[in-house]
Amino acid sequence: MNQKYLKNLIFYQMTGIDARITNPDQRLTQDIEKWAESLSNIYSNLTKPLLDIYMFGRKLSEILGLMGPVYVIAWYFVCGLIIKLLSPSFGALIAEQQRREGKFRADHFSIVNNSEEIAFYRGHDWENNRVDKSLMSLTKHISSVLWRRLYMGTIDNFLVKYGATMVAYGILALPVFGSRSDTYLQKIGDDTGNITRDYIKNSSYLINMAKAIGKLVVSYKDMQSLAGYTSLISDTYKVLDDLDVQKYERSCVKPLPIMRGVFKEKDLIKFKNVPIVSPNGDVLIERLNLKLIPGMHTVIRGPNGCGKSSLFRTLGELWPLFGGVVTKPNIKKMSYIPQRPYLPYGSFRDQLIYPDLVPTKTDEELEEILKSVSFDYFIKDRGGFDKIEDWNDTLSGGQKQKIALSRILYHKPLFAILDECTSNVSIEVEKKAYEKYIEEGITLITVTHRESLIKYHQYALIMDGNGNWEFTAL
Ligand SMILES: Nc1ncnc2c1ncn2[C@@H]1O[C@H](COP(=O)(O)OP(=O)(O)OP(=O)(O)O)[C@@H](O)[C@H]1O
Repeated sequence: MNQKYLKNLIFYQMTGIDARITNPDQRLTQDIEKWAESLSNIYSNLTKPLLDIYMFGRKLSEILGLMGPVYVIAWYFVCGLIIKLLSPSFGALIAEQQRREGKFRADHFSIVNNSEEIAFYRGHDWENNRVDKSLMSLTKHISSVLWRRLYMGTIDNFLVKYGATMVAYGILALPVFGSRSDTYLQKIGDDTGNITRDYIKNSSYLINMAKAIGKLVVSYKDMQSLAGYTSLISDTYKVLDDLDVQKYERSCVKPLPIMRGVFKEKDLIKFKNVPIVSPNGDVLIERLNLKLIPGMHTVIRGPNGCGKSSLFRTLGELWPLFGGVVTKPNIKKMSYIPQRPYLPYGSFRDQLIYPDLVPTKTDEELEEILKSVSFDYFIKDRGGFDKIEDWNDTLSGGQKQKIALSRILYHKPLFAILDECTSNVSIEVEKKAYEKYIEEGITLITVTHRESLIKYHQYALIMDGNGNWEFTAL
């Protein structure tokens, strides 16, 4: 399942485009663990009782005839039917419990992720209220499940223990009072000692067999738990398979158009009659026509929400392509730097070479790269390239952006898409980085509101926020 989730862009599309699963982390960790635990419980709760039923049933039938074990099994069959009729659907209840646990966990996860912002806003009361609501909803559900388990437990015990005892006494009396009593009494010679010995033997077999059948009957709870976890896992599998063939589900105001777009590979970027459509079905641009060959440094401008980043989401195949033809270089020849760069847990070197696993440049070369964004001093200050830290938590916004700017010089792509990624660095650093990019032959596509960046570009794509766009030379 991990492999399916991390295949291509499915991990992004699962929450970014599709809306069926909101907590994939819980589905891929806790739910699978519980499913496996539940499955192993079923195995141990089924195999031993089945063996016991067979063994003790055989022994019992030697003295009581076949009808002895058949009566016991028939009684438990009736019990099973009654329990099935009365029992609530524990499978669905378990699945719902998992969903609520996922929501509770996600709320805590969001506090960990945004603790600094929440602390500055003094948002603890608000967060407390939100977490409390999820906790209340979870505990309410769990207590209702426990109540149902309690009353079902009482019914189970009544039927499986007391009812079974009464049936058992009837069965134990069969040799002496049953239809074949004459044959039995003749065989053992009417000796009360023998009758008592058989009675004790039979009651011991019967108790063991009854226990085994009882365990089997009440294991319906385990079955239902397993069914609940299985339904969660199979839902997740279905969504993963759908996403793999680009089948998305989301409640949209307007129906999504059919995906008819085509991607082609070439060392340029070209949009031919391409609509830019959000996953909600909002058409941000009806038809975009644009051709950028290497060397055409282009700035993209427009009001907030006009679709600047969405253009790159479509170009990067994160969002579905609903029409037209997009021509672009191989993904390895393109780099995208967002406003808030991603810094994975790892060494300082890992931050610079991400997503490469092994560096293709020496530490000296990496230091040279850092010089281009005035960040080389940092390596000595913070313990060298091998220092492992949670850089996301310990670096300032500007320092994170300097790492992202350095990454471009490490990867040296044909096209670099810079999405407001210099907003926290000084104009001097921005100048050094941009001049170096141009010197290295990297074609820049920049989204910015900063006037200071315009001079590095020769073309502009301007969007007005109403679906209109214009591509001009500067
Ligand atoms: N995952 C998403 N699902 C649905 N709609 C989205 C999603 N992401 C963005 N949008 C919508 O698409 C529109 C364009 O968003 P986009 O991020 O491209 O704006 P932008 O031009 O980059 O804005 P800004 O300058 O503020 O960064 C917005 O109306 C936004 O609400």
